[in-house]
Amino acid sequence: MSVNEPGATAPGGPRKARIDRVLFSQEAIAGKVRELAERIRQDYAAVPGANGTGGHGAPLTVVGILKGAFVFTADLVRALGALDVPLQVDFMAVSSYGTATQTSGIIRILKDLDRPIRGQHVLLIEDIVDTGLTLRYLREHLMAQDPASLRACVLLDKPERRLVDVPVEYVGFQIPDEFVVGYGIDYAEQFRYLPYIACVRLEPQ
Ligand SMILES: O=P(O)(O)OC[C@H]1O[C@H](OP(=O)(O)OP(=O)(O)O)[C@H](O)[C@@H]1O
Ligand code: HPA
Repeated sequence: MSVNEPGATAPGGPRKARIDRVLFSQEAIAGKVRELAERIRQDYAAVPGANGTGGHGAPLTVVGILKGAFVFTADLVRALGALDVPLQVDFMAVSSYGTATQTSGIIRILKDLDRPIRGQHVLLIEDIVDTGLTLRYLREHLMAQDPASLRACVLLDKPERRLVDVPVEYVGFQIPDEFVVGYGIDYAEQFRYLPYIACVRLEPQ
């Protein structure tokens, strides 16, 4: 697969799509979010200042990546809060897929961070790592701002499609090479509102 192969967008607009099958139910996602939050709590408990015990180090800053990770970020920060992990939240918005199912390979920053992250422990929250191009770009962009540490937490990992090697410290689920939607994730801006994660089937053009 190349990044520039034709996407699924017809000249007249995106193809019609319908839900094919549910991959992860609302309950399965909620369980995974709690599991990830517990792992993150344990790991950051060892990090001075990021553990809420009055250490003198830097606080934890969660950076949610819009739009796809808006639901996951909202759920994960509340799960961390329930475990008494103090944190701040910021967002970036980036886009590379447009209305296609293949990445354009060009990552555009639509919104950057509101506050500097220099010296902070940063946890980047993404919905999905597919080719890895977006996450690699984001890691480089954030590391250039000199945080105390940077880790990534990604709900879905599609390893078969990876084009670049990029570290992901926390992965929710590994998924097969299928286009997925729901729980914040879209196809051509549709289906973000679904409480579950599903595969879509595109109608023939
Ligand atoms: O690993 P990659 O192949 O780079 O794909 C992953 C990226 O693709 C999606 O973003 P998209 O460009 O669709 O924007 P969105 O989050 O606003 O839906 C998703 O939210 C990730 O950011
Ligand atoms: O499977 C996907 N669904 C929606 N957006 C995506 N961006 C990369 N992979 C996907």
